[in-house]
Amino acid sequence: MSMMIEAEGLSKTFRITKRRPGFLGGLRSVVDPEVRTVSAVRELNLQVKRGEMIGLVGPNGAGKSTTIKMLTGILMPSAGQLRVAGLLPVRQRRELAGRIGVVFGQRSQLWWDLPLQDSLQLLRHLYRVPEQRHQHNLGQLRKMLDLDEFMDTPVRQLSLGQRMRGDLAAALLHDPELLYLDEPTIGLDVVAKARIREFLLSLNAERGTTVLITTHDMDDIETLCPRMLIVDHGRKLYDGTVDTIRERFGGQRTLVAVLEANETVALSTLPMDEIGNSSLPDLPPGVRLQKIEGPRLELSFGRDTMPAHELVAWLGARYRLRDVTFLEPEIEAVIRRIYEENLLIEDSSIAV
Ligand SMILES: Nc1ncnc2c1ncn2[C@@H]1O[C@H](COP(=O)(O)OP(=O)(O)OP(=O)(O)O)[C@@H](O)[C@H]1O
Repeated sequence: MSMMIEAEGLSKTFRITKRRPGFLGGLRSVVDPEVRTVSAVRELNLQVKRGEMIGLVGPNGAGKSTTIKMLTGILMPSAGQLRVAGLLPVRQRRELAGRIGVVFGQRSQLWWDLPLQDSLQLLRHLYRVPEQRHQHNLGQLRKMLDLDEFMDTPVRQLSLGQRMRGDLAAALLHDPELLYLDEPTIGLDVVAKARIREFLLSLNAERGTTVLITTHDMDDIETLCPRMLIVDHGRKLYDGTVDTIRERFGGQRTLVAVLEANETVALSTLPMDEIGNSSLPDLPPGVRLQKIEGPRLELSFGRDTMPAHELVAWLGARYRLRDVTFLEPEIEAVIRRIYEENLLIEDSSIAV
C-alpha cells in the first residue's frame, strides 16, 4: 500500500525577536534585537498509509498546527524530508491543494453572508472542479451530511453543527485523497458530534479518504482513529494504538462487582483496616478495596498483579455475584500522565 504522508526528520524552528520593556528598551530592540528560537517541531518521523485515520494529540503549543501547516505546504520546514500524496508540499503547493481538503473547527472557509449553496458554487470555481463532477459530489455530500434543510440559509445564520457540515462539504467537493481536520467537533453538542463522527467513518469506508485529525477530544480519537500520535514540545511521544497506550500506561484497573442482595449483610460487617476503612480479608497482594456502596464493591488492581479472571474467581469463591464489570482508566488520564511525566515511548515495537 502506498504512503500518503512520508516525513523524515521533519523540523521547524521559529526565530522570535523579544521586545525589551519600555520606550528605550523598544529602541534598543530595533538596533540590537534579542533573538530566541523556538523548536515547534523536532525531527518528526511519520509514515501514514493511504486510507488510514490518524489522530494527532498534544497540549497547547505542542506543534500540531505547525505540523499541519508544513503538511499543507503553507510553511517551509527548517529541516527534514517531506512528501504528501507523493508531492513536495511547498514546491508543489497548488497541485497539492487539489488533492487535500482542510477543515478548521474554529474558522470557516464559507462566505459569511452568502447562502451555503452559493458558497459551495464559488468553491467549485476556486478549485476548478468540472461541472459534472461537482454535481455528482455535491449530490452525495448533500445526502451524507443532510444539507438540504439549510442550503438556502446564509452561513452566518447556521448553527455551529450545521456550519461544520457545510465546511466538511466545502472541503470535500473536489474529492480530496487526504483530509486534515483541526478540532472538527469543538463546541458541538453530543448529537452533532456523533453525526460528524459517523460521517467521517463512512467517508473513510466509502471513498478511502485518508484522514488526519488534531483534537483535544479523546472521544474523537476513540471513535475514529485506530492510530494516535502524541506530541509535546515538538517531539513525538507516542505513535500507536489507543488500546496499547492504555495497556502500557493505564496503571490500575477497577473491577466492579455487584453481589446478590443477601450478601450485603456480609459486606456491612467487614473488619476495618488501621485507617478506619472497610477491608476484605485475605485480599490477594496488589488488590485494594476502593469502595463499598450497598451491594456494589470496587477493587482496584494493577495490570501485572493478577489476571482479571483470577480476581473474579477469587471473589466468586467468597460471595455470590450478580454482575461483574471492569473499568479501564480514562484515556485522558493516561495521556495526562504521559505529558506530566514526560514519558517518551521509544519502543518502536509498539508503533503501528
Ligand atoms: N509563526 C510563529 N512564530 C513564532 N512561533 C510560533 C509560530 N507559530 C507557532 N509558534 C510556536 O511554536 C510552538 C508550537 O505551536 P503550534 O501552534 O504548532 O502548537 P499547537 O500544538 O497547534 O497548539 P494549540 O493546541 O494551542 O493549537 C509554540 O511554542 C508556538 O508559540
